[in-house]
Amino acid sequence: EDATESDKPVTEQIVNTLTKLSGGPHKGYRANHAKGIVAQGEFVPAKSAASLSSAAHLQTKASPVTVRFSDATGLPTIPDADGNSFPKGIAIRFQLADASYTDIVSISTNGFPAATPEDFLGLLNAIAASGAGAAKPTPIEQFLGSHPAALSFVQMPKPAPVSFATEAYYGVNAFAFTNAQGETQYGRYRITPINGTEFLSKEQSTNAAPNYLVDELPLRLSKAPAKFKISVQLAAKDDEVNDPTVVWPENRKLVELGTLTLKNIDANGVAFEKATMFSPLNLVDGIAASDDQILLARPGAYAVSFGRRFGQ
Ligand code: HEM
Repeated sequence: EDATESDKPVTEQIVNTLTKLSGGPHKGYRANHAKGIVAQGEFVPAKSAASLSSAAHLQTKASPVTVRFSDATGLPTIPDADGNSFPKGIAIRFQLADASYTDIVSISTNGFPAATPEDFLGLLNAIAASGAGAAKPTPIEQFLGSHPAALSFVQMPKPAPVSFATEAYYGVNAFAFTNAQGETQYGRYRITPINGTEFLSKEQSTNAAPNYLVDELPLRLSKAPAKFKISVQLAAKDDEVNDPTVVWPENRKLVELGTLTLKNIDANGVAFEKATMFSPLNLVDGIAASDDQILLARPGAYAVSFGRRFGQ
């Protein structure tokens, strides 16, 4: 690490620490969520969707979708049941009629460990400084002791799903949804399997094969489509919309946006995922970013990772 590391943009420092934590660089792979699998299908909007947003894919027509499921960390060979492979990720790209697209990029935890990119970097650097031989209390013990949101994220149960298709995913960052009448409401995405979530027992996850999730999805889709409901959890009047560490109460209203149906694995998925940068800020009219600093920092970090994987 050179002396000027701390002068670099915080997003680039995060990518560098993610790379270091995964023993990288792993050429051609993402700096985070490196291991993944790509499927294809369609999204059919629900009647209730247009009441929330005028976005093109939320009106009446179905949209083709490409979905990438992933394990956390920059390690492309991480075992699918490894504790560090959580949260799982889902990145959804909706193809729109005018050849443009919009993305949803979500994780399997309802909440994030940091409210700012600086705090997220602090967490990652504390982990990196807490390897074997670190003096007690270690930097990560100290960080968690002074950052309750990071501690509760670390302590959140993260059971191993039976399938990427039996996991529930959360948008975590809020967006502003505006309908045709010009009414705006803040909300957070939820992507939930229509047949319910399903997790391995502790014993099953201990014995799970390293690639059990990426091996399971093709088998599952060869038998039947996998369906998810996409909805938005609406913020109540005083809910914090710009802080992804603040989980909203479960009694908040959910608006159903529609049904995501995955039909097959993308035969060109390996080339596609390398050449594609999903971004939570690939938006369309009717959906806008909140002022959440984590949300606003994400595309910058993703672009650094994408540039190293593909462009350079
Ligand atoms: C400041 C906060 C964050 C940073 C710096 C960050 C960093 C990264 C980076 C560098 C990548 C690789 C992107 C690429 O190479 O294409 C990535 C991927 C990803 N991130 Fe984040 N992330 C952050 C927050 C989040 C949050 C809040 C979520 C979900 C709510 C999330 C979900 C994902 C997912 C699902 C992927 C994989 C996307 C794909 O399949 O292409 N990240 N992240």
